Amino acid sequence: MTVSILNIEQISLAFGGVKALTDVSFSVKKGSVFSIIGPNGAGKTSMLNCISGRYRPNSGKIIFDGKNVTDLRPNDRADLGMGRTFQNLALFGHMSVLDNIIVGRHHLLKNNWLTGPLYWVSGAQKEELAHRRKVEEIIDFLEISHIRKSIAGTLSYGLRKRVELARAMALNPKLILLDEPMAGMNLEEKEDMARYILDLNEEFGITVVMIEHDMGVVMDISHEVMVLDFGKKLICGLPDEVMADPYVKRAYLGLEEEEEDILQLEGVN
Ligand SMILES: Nc1ncnc2c1ncn2[C@@H]1O[C@H](COP(=O)(O)OP(=O)(O)OP(=O)(O)O)[C@@H](O)[C@H]1O
Repeated sequence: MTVSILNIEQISLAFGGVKALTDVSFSVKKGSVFSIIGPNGAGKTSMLNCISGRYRPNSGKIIFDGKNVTDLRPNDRADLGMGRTFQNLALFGHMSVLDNIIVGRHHLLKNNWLTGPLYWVSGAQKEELAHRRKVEEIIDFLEISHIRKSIAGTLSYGLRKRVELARAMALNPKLILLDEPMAGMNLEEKEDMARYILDLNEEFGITVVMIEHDMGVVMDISHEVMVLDFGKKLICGLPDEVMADPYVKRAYLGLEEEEEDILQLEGVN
């Protein structure tokens, strides 16, 4: 039996009169890559924000790893193993790549400015070493060793996105929420990012919930895909099933128009 790591139960969210989400339910299997697609304004980011705790839904429940997290703050959800990246980059531009990743581990540190001095003599050095090792593992995994000392704000967009992923991974998440991880990337950067997402899923066992507009990537790397439309769940299933849906074909692939064009051309000939 496959276990769900995330259960979304009848989530609704409105901003004033705008219904961003209406009665959306789905579940995400542990260890899977789950993508959310849909046109602009369909409610994808709102859904991700409800999951991460940034938005509080008007109704519905969010169960993460068996716990009801609906009323928990984002930090508490992070403590339970929920990591995320943002649609717009949210790195500290003036800090080095290494420091940006270390910030991601901050919530895992036992010693802080208050307990730090006392703790230092005993366990802190060991803890520090363990953290450094984990950070190095992530740096190696994402192949960003050559830029570890670079100031994040000076890097190319593709590399900054990769550093953001590194920071989210530093949290040791069970689940990672990725908001358009390939937006603004060229083909090569997209291919790299797709490989990293697959590898972090397969090698680290991290479950991925991702919003992405690039249908090629979505269909290539997702185990399941959900389509949102005007804040409602339209369809959720295996990539092939979703691809076969007439709405998806029309909205994303333009297949029917293409077929019509071919028919018209044949008519002309
Ligand atoms: N903070 C907010 N305040 C007011 N309205 C919002 C807010 N966030 C989202 N909305 C509205 O909720 C609806 C869903 O928006 P959302 O950003 O979730 O869609 P989306 O599918 O992520 O779109 P996109 O692909 O353009 O990012 C839209 O009508 C949007 O204008």
